Amino acid sequence: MSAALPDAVVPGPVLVIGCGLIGTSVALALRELDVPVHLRDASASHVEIAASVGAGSPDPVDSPALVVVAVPPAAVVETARAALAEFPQAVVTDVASVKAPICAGVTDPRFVGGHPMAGKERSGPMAASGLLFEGRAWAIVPTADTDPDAVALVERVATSVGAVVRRMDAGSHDRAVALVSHVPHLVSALTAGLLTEAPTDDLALAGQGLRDVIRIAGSDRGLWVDIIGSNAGQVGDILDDLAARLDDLRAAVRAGDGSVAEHLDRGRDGVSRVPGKHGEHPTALAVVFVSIDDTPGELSRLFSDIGAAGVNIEDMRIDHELGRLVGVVEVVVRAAAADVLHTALIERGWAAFR
Ligand SMILES: NC(=O)c1ccc[n+]([C@@H]2O[C@H](COP(=O)([O-])OP(=O)(O)OC[C@H]3O[C@@H](n4cnc5c(N)ncnc54)[C@H](O)[C@@H]3O)[C@@H](O)[C@H]2O)c1
Ligand SMILES: O=C(O)C(=O)C[C@]1(C(=O)O)C=C[C@@H](O)C=C1
Repeated sequence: MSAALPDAVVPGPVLVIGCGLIGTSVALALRELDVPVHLRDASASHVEIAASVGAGSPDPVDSPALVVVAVPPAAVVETARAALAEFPQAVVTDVASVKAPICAGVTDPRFVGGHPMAGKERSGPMAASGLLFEGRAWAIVPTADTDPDAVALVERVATSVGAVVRRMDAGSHDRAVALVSHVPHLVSALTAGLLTEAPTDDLALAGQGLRDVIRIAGSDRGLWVDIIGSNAGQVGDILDDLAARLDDLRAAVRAGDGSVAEHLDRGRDGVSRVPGKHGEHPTALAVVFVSIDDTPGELSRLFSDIGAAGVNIEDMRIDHELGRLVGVVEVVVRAAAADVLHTALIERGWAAFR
């Protein structure tokens, strides 16, 4: 075991069990902080890939200070209990998307339930990024019996990898994620499901609006069956509410009455209530679109020109135009900076538009 530095994030090595998207992302973020990380997974190839991208060592570890259990929700209780027994000195945490069944199933004071609110529609170690948690909420879900030092350690790890800690109880967590994650996922899947029988010519008209709604529907089926099944009560309650609103909307659309506008207004109000990055107040954002050649080096040239214009990128997306060797980069910036950026990019020769 490496010597513990007084100001180290973790006072010893970390073992990540489950080297998929989230486990490998945690490992990469910790490696950036020089924390020694060891990797374990039911799949030898996932360990091998995670190690090859610099997420840590595939070698066993004798006495980790922290074990991060990043396996699918249904496997967390058994894996966390086994880790607590195997490493009697270690704090054990998990990252699963549901908390009530896990916190009820693992009652050891050294276990701290956790859930980073960051992810992707892709699974596995190849999709991982050490920057995944930057500015994202990370729910920490202690129980009355959890050791406060264990909670402090897990919160320090979450904060050190860039996340914003939100301490809450398991029931409140599961109710909240049913609303902000699980039901939106199902709505995305239902919308995408409508496309399976659509004529190909109709799909050729798909723009960014559709892609925004269906991106998460491309996620791993097994993981989401597990997540929804583990939070069925809370998800079911919100689906009941949604079904009533859908009935109302359907009737309003057919009748052509004013309540369609009410549903749209309500939607706009909901959008404005979602906090921006770092959990701060919603910020007015705007998009500057930039057309770029699909050739090596173009993106880095664009980023450097955006940096030279003194504008911070809040978010970005790349969309490839059908049948053309160009991409459209959507650069999301603070609304107040959008005109400045637009002008600066045009001056530097970019095909930028708003
Ligand atoms: N995907 C997301 O967006 C997201 C976001 C936040 C949290 N989570 C949670 O993170 C956890 C992992 O999800 P992911 O997206 O990284 O999935 P993933 O499929 O990318 O990774 C899961 C990994 O766990 C391994 N595994 C499965 N069972 C195991 C076992 N019993 N022992 C050891 N390894 C085992 C798999 O081989 C795989 O490498 C889940 O609990 C999920 O709810 C996911
Ligand atoms: O961004 C995505 O792709 C996600 O699905 C991430 C997301 C979410 O709903 O926000 C999905 C499930 C996790 O438990 C946490 C994060």
